[in-house]
Amino acid sequence: MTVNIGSESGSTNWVFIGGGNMAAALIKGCEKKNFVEKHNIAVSVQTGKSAEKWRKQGYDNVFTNTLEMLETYPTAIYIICVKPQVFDEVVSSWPVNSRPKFIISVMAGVPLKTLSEKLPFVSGNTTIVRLMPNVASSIGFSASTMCYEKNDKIENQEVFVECARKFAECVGTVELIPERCFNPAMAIGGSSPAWTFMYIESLADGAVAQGLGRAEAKRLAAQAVVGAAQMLLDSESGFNIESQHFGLLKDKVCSPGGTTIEGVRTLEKNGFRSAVLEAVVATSKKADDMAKSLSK
Ligand SMILES: NC(=O)C1=CN([C@@H]2O[C@H](COP(=O)(O)OP(=O)(O)OC[C@H]3O[C@@H](n4cnc5c(N)ncnc54)[C@H](OP(=O)(O)O)[C@@H]3O)[C@@H](O)[C@H]2O)C=CC1
Ligand SMILES: O=C(O)[C@@H]1CCC=N1
Repeated sequence: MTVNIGSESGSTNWVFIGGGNMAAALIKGCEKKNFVEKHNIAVSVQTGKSAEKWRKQGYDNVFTNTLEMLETYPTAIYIICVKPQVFDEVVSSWPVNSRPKFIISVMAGVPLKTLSEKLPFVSGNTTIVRLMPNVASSIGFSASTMCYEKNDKIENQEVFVECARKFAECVGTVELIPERCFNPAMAIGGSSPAWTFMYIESLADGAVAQGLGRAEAKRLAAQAVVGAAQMLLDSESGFNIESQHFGLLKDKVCSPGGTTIEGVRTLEKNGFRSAVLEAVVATSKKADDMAKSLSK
């Protein structure tokens, strides 16, 4: 069995419930790689204003009524892209006779168990994949994670999981992980871009405080972060991410008695590492709490 994905099929088959930041980033990234075309996509949003925005960008299959969209595309791949707080509303918009084969949820803090329990119309023959992409999906640089519950009783489950993986790879990298690790992975893969933007902004502010022009400071700061991350990922740098410690590269930058080590000293004094580590823990715990309150 094959799943007709994206532009391979002439029909609309990627149905996004929620058309905000994350849906827009995923769709943009997939279109960039010719994985889907506009006519393969349907989107539902809450407000007429958002619907108009999508239509102006050339999407015809735009709905402000999720029930109507799901009834129009009963056999599509559904991607749930609403806020977790809105999930119950989406559940109430699900057609009673719907028997989807494949659902992808990008919602933070909504476990697989809750998804299958809250979607009562979904049959035991539905593959549900949790995917946690990030905003860089729009340019093909997401660091995504995905998980699902293996169930041999579900027909062609491996085909749908492979389809989810291809979708995720289209917008960046993807790690298949057990669900018990999903929330800490979400903190890094999904949330950390926000903190990285803050870090880059702070770098630029520091240089501006010392007299560098804002535009140069912003470009330099962003490029310095890209270069550093690339050195960790690209073994051409001589660094092996599997076996070596990040401190090796840090030490190469810190000349004895030099300038950088003064910055390291200041960061350590101000709790830099601890602040980042605690941000990851707090974010992961927040997702744990959301999962608990949703299951009540
Ligand atoms: N933002 C990010 O970087 C990431 C987000 N996520 C996850 O993605 C999900 C969406 O987040 P994000 O895109 O940022 O949120 P947004 O607020 O940008 O988008 C939410 C969308 O849902 C729509 N909506 C609200 N109610 C309904 C409804 N009943 N039926 C259909 N659509 C509805 C909204 O419509 P309208 O536009 O009309 O208001 C909006 O388009 C969240 O669950 C989040 O955890 C995951 C990874 C990263
Ligand atoms: O802030 C959030 O809840 C979502 C999940 C990951 C990134 N944004």
